[in-house]
Amino acid sequence: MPYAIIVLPIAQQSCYTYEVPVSFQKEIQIGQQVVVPLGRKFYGGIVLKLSEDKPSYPTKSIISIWDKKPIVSSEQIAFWKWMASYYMCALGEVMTAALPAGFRIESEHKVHLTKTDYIPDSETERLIIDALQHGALDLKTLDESLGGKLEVLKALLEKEVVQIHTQHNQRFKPKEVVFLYPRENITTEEINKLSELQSHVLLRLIDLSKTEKVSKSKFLEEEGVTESPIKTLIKKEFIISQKEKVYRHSFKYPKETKPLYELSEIQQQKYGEIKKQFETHSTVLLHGITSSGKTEIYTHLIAKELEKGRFVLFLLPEIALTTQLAERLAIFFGKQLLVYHSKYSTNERVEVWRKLQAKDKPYVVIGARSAIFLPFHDLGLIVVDEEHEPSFKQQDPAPRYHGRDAAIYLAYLQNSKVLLGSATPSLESYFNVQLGKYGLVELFQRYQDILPPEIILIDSTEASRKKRMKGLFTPELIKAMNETLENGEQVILFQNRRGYSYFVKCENCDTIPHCPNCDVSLSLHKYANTLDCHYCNYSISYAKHKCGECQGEDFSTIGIGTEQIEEQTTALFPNYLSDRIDWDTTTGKHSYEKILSKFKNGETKILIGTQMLAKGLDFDNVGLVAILNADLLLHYPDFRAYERSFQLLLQVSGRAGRKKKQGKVLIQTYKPKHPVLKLVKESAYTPLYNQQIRERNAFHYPPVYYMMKIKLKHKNKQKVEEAAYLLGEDLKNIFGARTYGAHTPLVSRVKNFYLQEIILKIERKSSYAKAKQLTSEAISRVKQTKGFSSIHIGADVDVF
Ligand SMILES: Nc1ncnc2c1ncn2[C@@H]1O[C@H](COP(=O)(O)OP(=O)(O)OP(=O)(O)O)[C@@H](O)[C@H]1O
Ligand SMILES: [Zn+2]
Repeated sequence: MPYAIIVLPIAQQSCYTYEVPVSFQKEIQIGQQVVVPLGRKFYGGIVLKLSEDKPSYPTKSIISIWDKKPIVSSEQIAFWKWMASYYMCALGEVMTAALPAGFRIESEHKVHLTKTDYIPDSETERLIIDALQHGALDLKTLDESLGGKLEVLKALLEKEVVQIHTQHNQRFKPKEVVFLYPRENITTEEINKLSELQSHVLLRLIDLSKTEKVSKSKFLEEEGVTESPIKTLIKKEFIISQKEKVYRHSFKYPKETKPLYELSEIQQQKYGEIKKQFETHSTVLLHGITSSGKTEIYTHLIAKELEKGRFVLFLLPEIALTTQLAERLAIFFGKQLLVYHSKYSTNERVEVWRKLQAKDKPYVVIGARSAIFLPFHDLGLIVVDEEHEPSFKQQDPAPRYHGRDAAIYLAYLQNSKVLLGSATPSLESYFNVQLGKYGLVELFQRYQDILPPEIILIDSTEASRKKRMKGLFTPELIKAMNETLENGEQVILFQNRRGYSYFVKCENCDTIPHCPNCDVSLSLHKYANTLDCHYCNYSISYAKHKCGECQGEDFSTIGIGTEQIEEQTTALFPNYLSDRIDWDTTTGKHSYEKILSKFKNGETKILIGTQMLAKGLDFDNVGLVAILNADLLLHYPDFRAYERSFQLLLQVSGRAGRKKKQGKVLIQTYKPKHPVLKLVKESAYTPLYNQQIRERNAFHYPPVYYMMKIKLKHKNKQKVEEAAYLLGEDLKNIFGARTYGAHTPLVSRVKNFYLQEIILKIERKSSYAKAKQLTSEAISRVKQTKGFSSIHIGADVDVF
């Protein structure tokens, strides 16, 4: 097979054919990473296919085979291909998302001086040669210091005064540790001849080595030993020192493991039902109310698979959640548990990847959505916890995949089962249950029969009219908080807006400061004293800000965000420590964990936060949960707003009263008669489902219809509007009234790109694949139209 089809990590055309030189023909395999030239660059690509057929166009050769063993299996390649086709993106984009960056190969071009007796022709030549006298230089650095005068370098290359050597490096760097081993068969006589210090050190090492591998640095530190006795002992051949490659793990494993909790009777029964459902369905939905013990049921299913020698993948919607769960599960599974997500260093991610490839023992991997790309083989079970969470869907860049849905396809390829779990299932999953595609198991009882929290709706209208509100707090809420806190219990306050206010307004002329790059107003962050854009990184000082229209310096704040709630809380409850968890307080690597553990151990009494609070967090002592303004959720302009509000409100409520006794939930609203709030109060999932499905059916929305969005963006407003119009008309010719738009989205400009979108709603009975293919062809036609090739056009399949 003298030709190889190779995928490269680039977004445009991503598959290319290369010639395989004779010297590589025996070695080359599908799934290997190889280095190939493209244009003036080099890339690490993955071999997809080997072939005898000579292409009709001239081909270049593979430069080297980077990894002796394939790094990607043929099953993974099949999965990548499915993803590219289902989510309408390039295979190269899937490759970029799938492979940890540590595998990436980067090339470095070094300029060497080869002729030392050359007399420079010009000042620039002299400068270059002088610089190279001290050793080779990176081409990029040289280029920059020359200020783009590369033609001089070219001339030197032609005169063979200099040469360029290209070197390829992989980002992954193995971690190496020096271990100390005592030589075997050391006699007492020998030890007696050593100095006191030496014999002490040696005996200590012999002792420690009985139970563990002893790393030199740890030994020095923990035993308070200096280098010198060790050096001598090595020289005298009592100690062998050896450098070894080790795995890094920043996750702290517990010292010992414990047996699983025994399931309660009802949990045991549901466990049995899940197994039974798996006999006839590959995907089962566990609809279990908050704190019913879903996690404990998962652990039993996981343990069973590991016993059988099969792997398990446990997916969570958010990176922040993985640590809490990993700590919980590591108690049972110890080092059989691995954690994988994009906040891990690229080195660590490569190591998890390699551990799975080693196939030495089965693992359970806990991860955020990108964990579906790991090299699994013999996967027995995938658990998708909090399956309703929108953050399972990747928004940007492509592939815009849904972690849950992709996991279901992965399970199909791996012949494994999928368990979806939620207290508030997505309409999508419940719809699939109704269609008979998924099995269903219901668990409507909290562990230890603790009653689900009592939900009380508080009408803020009255208090507001009578001016009895303190900030966002009604008198009822203040009273309930005092009672709870005096009782020694904790409080959670939920407000789905971060920052201090939604925006600020000039007192003088009512002008609202906007982001210069995006079509949104700036939010005030009082702690940092800045006005920030939540769409790009734009941030300006608030103290110095003057109104762009009238130069006024006084601003009033509109709307209340979590920062301001924190300020109000401290003023109202000065004796109780409060903390805040939102996007702004959790940017540091471990800040999320710190805030949570301070709340878990009772140091903090009041926790204020955004929807970050809503996800599967398990606290023991929360007596009260309050939603400060439910209307904010209900009025969100999205067809899923009611479904999302219902889910979010019940999930946040679910943090109350998990362990000791029934908890309490107060929902503040100006519309206490809102039908969704009534359903939340009764935890009435099925009526919500039925009502929503009727609406989705009437207005052709998912899950009753398929829906995708075509997004266009360009720096030139007129150009993107013209292209969107053209594409919209083309799609209308194909899909008729199923096409909506082109139109300008609510936020019409982000990071200086003007946006346009077109929506397609397709009946379930027609072929989604065919619709996508026709759409792709229409997109290509627009891209090929004169002047439109630079417009970014991307598809968002199954908009979420
Ligand atoms: N069989 C059991 N033995 C001991 N503890 C249990 C058992 N079942 C549940 N628990 C405990 O009860 C609490 C709630 O259970 P868990 O977190 O599994 O609920 P959940 O259904 O996953 O809730 P959520 O949907 O809110 O995430 C946890 O602290 C859990 O350890
Ligand atoms: Zn911006």
